[in-house]
Amino acid sequence: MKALILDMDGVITNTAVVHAEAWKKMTDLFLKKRGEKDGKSYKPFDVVEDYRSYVDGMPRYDGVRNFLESRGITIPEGEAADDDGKETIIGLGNLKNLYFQELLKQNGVVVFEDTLAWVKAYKKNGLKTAVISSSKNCFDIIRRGGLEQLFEARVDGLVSGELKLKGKPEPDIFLEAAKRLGVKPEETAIFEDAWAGVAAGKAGNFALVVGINRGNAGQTLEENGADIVISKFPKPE
Ligand SMILES: O=P(O)(O)OC[C@H]1O[C@@H](O)[C@H](O)[C@@H](O)[C@@H]1O
Repeated sequence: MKALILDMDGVITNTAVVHAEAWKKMTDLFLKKRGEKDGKSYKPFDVVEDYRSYVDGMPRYDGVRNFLESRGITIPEGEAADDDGKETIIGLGNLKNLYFQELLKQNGVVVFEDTLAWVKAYKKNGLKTAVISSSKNCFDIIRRGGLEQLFEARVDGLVSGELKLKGKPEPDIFLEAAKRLGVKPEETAIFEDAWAGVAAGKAGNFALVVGINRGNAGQTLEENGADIVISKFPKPE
């Protein structure tokens, strides 16, 4: 193995739960309004099940589209300039981002110590390291967590947008990170906590796809292509 590529939210930082809270705030508000209009009651966002199934690891607007589809709701795509909360895919995604950034400011960034110790140890042993994330807030989180020096390459939501990379479960983001590190997928291990992420790693033919199960997603990760599933990184020898 020559390189390690790690997803950020939920693998390196405890920010998946912050995303989940922001998703819930945005979607519950929307579903309530929409329910009043449609004369029915939509099932609120479940921070475990809905987060994991429809938004975890995916680009922002894919998440909005997927979740609304789960409730049988179709709305227009909208424009990049749509106000936070305009009832379009982009407008709702922008509102979720506003909530996410507020929560991030309030909560700060918690770095998983097990991940940090493990990556540091393997970096010392000569392995190359990259961070990937579908999130456009990736660099802000890396900076708040004081992790700028830990990774030689970063491919995040902003880079993905510029390069028009397809979102997970397509393998593009991992392949771009491997390219930037100058390694082949066959000599690279990837670490992911989302079903879409392990599926992307499998589709990219990476040497090892490690599922990180910080909750109870072990089975889903295995079913989607994780070679092994761990609940935390082992203490380095
Ligand atoms: O909206 P952002 O910050 O660009 O993030 C996009 C997605 O990034 C992923 O890492 C998260 O798991 C999702 O919850 C999030 O929606």
